[in-house]
Amino acid sequence: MEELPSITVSQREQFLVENDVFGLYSYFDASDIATKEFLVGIQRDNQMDYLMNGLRQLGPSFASLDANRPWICYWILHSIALLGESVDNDLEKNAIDFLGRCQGSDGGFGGGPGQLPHLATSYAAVNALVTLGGDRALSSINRVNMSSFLRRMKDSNGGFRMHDMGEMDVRACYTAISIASILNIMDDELTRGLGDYILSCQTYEGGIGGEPGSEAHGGYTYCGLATMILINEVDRLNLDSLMNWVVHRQGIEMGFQGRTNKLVDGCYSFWQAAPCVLLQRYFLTHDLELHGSSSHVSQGTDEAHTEHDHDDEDDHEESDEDDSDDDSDEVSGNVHVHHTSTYINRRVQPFSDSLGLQRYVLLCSKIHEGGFRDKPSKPRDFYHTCYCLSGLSVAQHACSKDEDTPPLTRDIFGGYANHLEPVHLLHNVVMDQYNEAIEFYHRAAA
Ligand SMILES: CC(C)=CCC/C(C)=C/CC/C(C)=C/COP(=O)(O)OP(=O)(O)O
Ligand SMILES: [Zn+2]
Repeated sequence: MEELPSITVSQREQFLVENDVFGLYSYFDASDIATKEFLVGIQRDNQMDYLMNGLRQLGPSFASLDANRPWICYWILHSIALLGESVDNDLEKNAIDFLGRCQGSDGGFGGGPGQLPHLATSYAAVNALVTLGGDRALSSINRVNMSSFLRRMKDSNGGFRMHDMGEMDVRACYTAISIASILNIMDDELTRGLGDYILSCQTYEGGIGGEPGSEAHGGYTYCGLATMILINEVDRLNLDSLMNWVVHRQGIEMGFQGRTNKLVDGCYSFWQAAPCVLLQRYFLTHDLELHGSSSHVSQGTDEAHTEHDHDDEDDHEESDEDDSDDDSDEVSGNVHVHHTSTYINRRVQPFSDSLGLQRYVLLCSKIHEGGFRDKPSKPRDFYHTCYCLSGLSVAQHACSKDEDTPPLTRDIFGGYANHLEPVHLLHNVVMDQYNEAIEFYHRAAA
């Protein structure tokens, strides 16, 4: 009898995931239009119920996240903001009061009241307060103390430690610099030697690892790239190999994996897609050629255009010449009028398959009852809900030259009813809240 080839544990896991994913895609493809509409819809009401319940009350199973409470606030509040919603006054006040109790008297935020200040929870608290917006939330951050906390976390080799005597890695560098940038407390002392440290974490594969010598990983690649852009040293990285590495992390499932030969996971829809779009926009603004392509900008015309519909989802190669002017959204029944003249020449060819990514998030990560998950066999959680929605927003806006250019209906899998707020790619807060914070902390420093 012929011997069956044996497969490794990793191959078996990959096979099972592909089976789940392609099972869902086949089911979708064979469904009638009403079922398809349901399957691709975000189900905003269910998402809001899931998120609001989490903000009000968490069960005992969340005890293990006791040192991550500002993260839970950020994951939920940011998800709500992405959906274009906000919380009522009572919840807002409770969240600000709670985060205030996490703020240490010497600066920074801990994982809960009385806990040691930590860069990751400081980043989460700052982003949560920026997302809430308004003077009360924004003024609750003690910028002077935060500035001295960041200085205490700075190491003489250029990097940052996560907390007093804690580990040094690219996450710590990113969270410190993201906070310093948004609060307008950046200076030479914080950036000294930092570019050298991040550079030492770019690996032979092209991606960035957590610390020198570690394997390239999507989470750290996002952190490292965003840090280098924020400190104006991005051109020191090998951007061609970084780009090459990150685009190849999108697999046949259409979602991204975090590192070579690992499984697809919905959260990398943000960690890997954001670098793709950041690099795409960097190459565009610096007029650089990549892999033989001379231009990534759409050369649209201002003529009357034909309507695009749901079928465009599979039409990735379609010319940009016929971008719709009056896109009607067949799935939702809503009509959204785009004014083509406002974004002539403002569309780009995304480096990754942005519609395929949205397809993975909506058909494989979304839970119809609310929440998002890593992959079909996993349960939902707030972390994956935040980063699947963030990734969905990034993918929806991937064809836009900048955050202010609205996507066309054909750029949004499921149509405009699924449209999410655009995020600032370097901080992952929604653009309106980012703009408000930048103005507020500009005035505060004056
Ligand atoms: C702003 C901030 C704090 C960013 C954090 C970035 C981030 C997500 C880092 C990932 C950390 C890591 C090594 C995960 C691997 O987990 P795994 O081995 O379970 O997953 P994998 O198989 O997908 O690699
Ligand atoms: Zn994940």
